[in-house]
Amino acid sequence: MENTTAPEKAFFILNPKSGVRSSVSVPDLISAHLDTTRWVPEIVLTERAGHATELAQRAATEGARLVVAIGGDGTVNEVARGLKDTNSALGILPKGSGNGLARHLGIPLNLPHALGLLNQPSFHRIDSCAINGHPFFCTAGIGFDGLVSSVFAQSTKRGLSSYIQLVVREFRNFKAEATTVSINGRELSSEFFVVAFANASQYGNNAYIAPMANIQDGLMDVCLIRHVGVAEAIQLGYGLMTKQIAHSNLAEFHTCATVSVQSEAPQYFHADGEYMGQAKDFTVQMFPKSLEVVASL
Ligand SMILES: Nc1ncnc2c1ncn2[C@@H]1O[C@H](COP(=O)(O)OP(=O)(O)OP(=O)(O)O)[C@@H](O)[C@H]1O
Repeated sequence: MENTTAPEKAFFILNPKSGVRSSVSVPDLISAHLDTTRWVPEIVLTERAGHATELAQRAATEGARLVVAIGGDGTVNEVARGLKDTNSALGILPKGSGNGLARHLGIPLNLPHALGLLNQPSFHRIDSCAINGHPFFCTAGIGFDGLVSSVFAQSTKRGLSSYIQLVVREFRNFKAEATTVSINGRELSSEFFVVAFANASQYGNNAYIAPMANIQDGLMDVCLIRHVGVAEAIQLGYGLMTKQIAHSNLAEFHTCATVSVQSEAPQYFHADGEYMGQAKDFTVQMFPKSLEVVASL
């Protein structure tokens, strides 16, 4: 169907370092598949970590209706940070290995199809969250998944198989810390293997940490996983990949708008899979409907 209104500005932010499909020329795909009667594209490449946030903020200030992140969840997070609480909508051309937010939002992983979604956009407002002030749009976590994010950040290898190898290796060395989670007026204490905060339902790669999570309900799903041995880890992996984690006795779920966590020792933590550092005290907050996206929800 041909567009009858004047074309609007669409700003594309491409992380040239992201993804395992580097042979694909995204600018060529945009030329071939973007409807230029709907969008006037401008493509900019990131030059360093953090640059995508600056570019997105500038595009929003200049009034771009659409700002498209081209990369993995790290790039999506950086662009989304710059668009939070603005009138510019986030689009995604998924090019990472996990693509958690893109998958949750029903954005095709096939890039021509993802461009097709932008040609006939459906706009939605979604929630976002922040852990110790670091915004996230998909998931954040403390404990084993924080450790994995820190080790993955130092690794040059990418892709699912490298990730699985790393998870297995680190599992053997992981030591859970005594932690108290204060949620909905209750205090829950344990040596948690993982405390995960889910705005969206999955980490990426269709690994569902909170299958019931609704990205528009103003609540985050908190998933608490207590002590895990080898047998439980295998069960947990199966539960993540089959959306069955909520039916196992390994995970406990709570929904809330804010949660705080105190740990006896510093713990690694991540936001959208990106390693954020270590801390003993955590506050996780929800910002309802704070980001507009093009999605198929
Ligand atoms: N020009 C650049 N040079 C180096 N790093 C960059 C550049 N642009 C962005 N980055 C950083 O690259 C990191 C990884 O990006 P991203 O997550 O999108 O890709 P990925 O790691 O390949 O994908 P996935 O997380 O799905 O495996 C981000 O943390 C971002 O800050």
